[in-house]
Amino acid sequence: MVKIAPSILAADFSNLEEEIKQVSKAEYLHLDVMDGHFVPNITIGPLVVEAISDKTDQLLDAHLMIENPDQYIPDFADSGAELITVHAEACPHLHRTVQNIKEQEVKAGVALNPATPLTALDHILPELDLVLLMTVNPGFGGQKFIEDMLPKINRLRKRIEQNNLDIDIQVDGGIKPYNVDRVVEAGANVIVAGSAIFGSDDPGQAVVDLQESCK
Ligand SMILES: O=C(CO)[C@H](O)[C@H](O)COP(=O)(O)O
Repeated sequence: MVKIAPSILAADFSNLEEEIKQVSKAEYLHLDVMDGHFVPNITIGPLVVEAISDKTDQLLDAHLMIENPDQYIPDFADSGAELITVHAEACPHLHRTVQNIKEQEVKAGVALNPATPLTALDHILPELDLVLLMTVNPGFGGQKFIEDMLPKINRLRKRIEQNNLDIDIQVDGGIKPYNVDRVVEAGANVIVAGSAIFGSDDPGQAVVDLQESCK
């Protein structure tokens, strides 16, 4: 089953509780954590994740676009994140970082930037619950989907199937009702969408529309 993960990066932060309520039909809530170093933007930290965790039963999915994520993994797990995803590009000791996530008894994800090849997952794939394939360069919402990511998604799906693994493929960046069917067809099963949901007049309906487009 395909799951939708609204990215609150595109939400109205002055009205976050209301915004989150509107997208409660989505299975995940995607929380973009940016540090101004790994990516040029700065967003939220564990305090905000903790505040959100009191307001929803959705799976809280923390996407850490930060350098030195090991330093903060326990804080994000304590704050209520149930899936923690780190960037392969930010982790010189990726295996150790993934073990650090698992020690917190939360799901472990690894994200790859568009230009990072799937070989970055060699020796770590079986340890993962999720791979996040970025379909834009991370840092900002509202960017254009990079078409060249479709065969990358498909190659990863085939590799997961050939090895009999049970790993979600999440995609993030530029996903809209008009292209979501193609990322699902390629093999993605967790869909992050920011501006397509929170930029619409009715975010709740936008979640339902995306769910329909995935069928
Ligand atoms: O990780 C992100 C940016 O780094 C965002 O989650 C992503 O860009 C979603 O926004 P949109 O759907 O508007 O492209």
